[in-house]
Parts: sequence; C-alpha cells; structure tokens
Amino acid sequence: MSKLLRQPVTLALIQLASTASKPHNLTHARSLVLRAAQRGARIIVLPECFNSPYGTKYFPTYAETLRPTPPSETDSPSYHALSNMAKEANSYLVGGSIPEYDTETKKYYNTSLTFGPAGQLLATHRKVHLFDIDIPGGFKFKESEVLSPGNNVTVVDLPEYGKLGIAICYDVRFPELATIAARKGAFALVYPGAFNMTTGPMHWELLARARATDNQVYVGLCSPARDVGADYHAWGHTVLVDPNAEVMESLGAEEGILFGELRGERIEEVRKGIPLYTQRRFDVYPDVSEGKIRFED
Ligand SMILES: O=C(O)CCC(=O)C(=O)O
Repeated sequence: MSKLLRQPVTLALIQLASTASKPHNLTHARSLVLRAAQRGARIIVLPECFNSPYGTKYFPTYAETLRPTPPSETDSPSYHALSNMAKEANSYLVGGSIPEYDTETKKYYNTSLTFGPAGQLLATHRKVHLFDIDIPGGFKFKESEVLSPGNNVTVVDLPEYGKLGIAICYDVRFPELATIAARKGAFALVYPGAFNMTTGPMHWELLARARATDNQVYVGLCSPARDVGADYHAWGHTVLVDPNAEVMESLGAEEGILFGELRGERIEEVRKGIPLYTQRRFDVYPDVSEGKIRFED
C-alpha cells in the first residue's frame, strides 16, 4: 500500500459552462457532479467562480456569507448546494470557488469550499495570491480592487485516500504553496482556475507540469468552459498531469468532464527513479515546509 495515496482513486475535473444565473449554475453543477460520480469519480473538482461570471464587478453581487458555519440557506445557497452535491454523489467535492463576503472583516474573498461524502465541510481556502497583472499590450486584471487575500495553506485529509493540497488559480504560480502541501504529504494538488486567452496559452499547462515536476505529485487544473459572450474569456483546457509531469488528459474550450485514475504506486515509482525527496540540501537552503506556516484561520 502506498503511504501517500492509500488506494487508487478516480478524480474528475469538471469544466463547467457557467452563466450569469447562480441558480442555473448550481443546478447544472449538481447534474455534472452526479454524472462524474456515476462514472466512478470519488474526488470531484469544480472550476473557479463556478457560480458566477468571473470579474471584479461581479464579486459583490454574487458574494455569499460563509460564517458562522454552517451559514443560513438564504445567505449561502452555494454552500448548501455543494454540501448536498457531495452527499448525493457520496464523494469528496472541491467546490471550485465562489465570491465570499465576511461580515466580520467586511471584506470579499475568492473562496474554495471542500466537502466530504457525508456533506460535511472539510476545508476552506481563500485565494492567497490575488490576480493583479498588467501585461503591456496584453492583459490587465486587478482582483485586489475588490478582493482581499486569504492567509492559509490548505491541505485537507481525505481519510480513505490521503492528503490533497488545494489552492486557486493564480496561487499555482507560487511554488512555495505547492511544495509545502507536497512535503506535508499531499498526493495531489488541485487548482480551480480560470486563466485567460493571454496567459492561458503561455503558462497554464506549463505551470501544471512545473508544479508536478517540482513535487512529484499529481496536479489538476480545473477551468470553466470558455464563453465568448462573457466579459472574461476563460482559456479552458482543464488538465491533469501525473507525478512525472506527463499530461494524462486535457480538454479543449468546451464544457466537459476529465477523468483520471490516481495511483500511489505511480508517485513512488517516479520518486524512486528521480529521488528528489532524499536529495534536498536543507544545509544549503531552508525547507519551506518547516517554520511558521499558517494552515488554519
Ligand atoms: O495567472 C494567470 O495568468 C491567471 C490567473 C487567474 O486568472 C486568476 O487567478 O483568476
């Protein structure tokens, strides 16, 4: 039995076509989550901002309050919908991300909720690195106009399987988060994300493969489908790569579900061949997974 991943598991990444209607997005997400579970998936991932259009102007309109936990049905329909989906699907569900408003801090966050098969909340990840970029002649976006960053590394324990690292989109560009999760024992890193038509072709698959190469774990990036009628054109191309950074499967721009079987033996085989794990030189540089790290709020 593998120490990192206790038994093989089917992962599904749902490249959902979101619309401006939150009720529709929740109903549609449910039908795809149940379809993924019927096909054998036990870990199911939705994309970033799956219940709303993506864009700073939309965050306040679509935001839900998530605290105290559990929040009320009226204040947080997405929380309850995700919890019910996980229960109906009898699966772990990484609920993409949703815009959150915290009534205590009076701030907005881009937040991912992970539920277990009994519908219980297992983890909350608020996007740590906000997407503020300005590429000359290219693409400009400033999440920090509206959002505040989260302050935690998220590694969730799935009792039958092992540990899963969770972060959101732009977080994938920061290798420290991934390495901390991997060195704490994660077998896979999943990122609900919505790259764009400029940085998607440049870096999306490269980053998935880079994080897998660095850490010798499975990496899944889960995008919304592209909607050319929306303000923001997501790159799509949801992708799953194995611990040797080989692309197991990827989608195009349309809605779809990507399935992949994750096996602990594959992680061990790759680590045996290229033994990064025993070759690190913490006498030369520090171990980013040690010291002061914030895992919980
Ligand atoms: O890093 C990028 O290029 C895109 C990031 C992004 O779209 C996001 O964080 O939502």
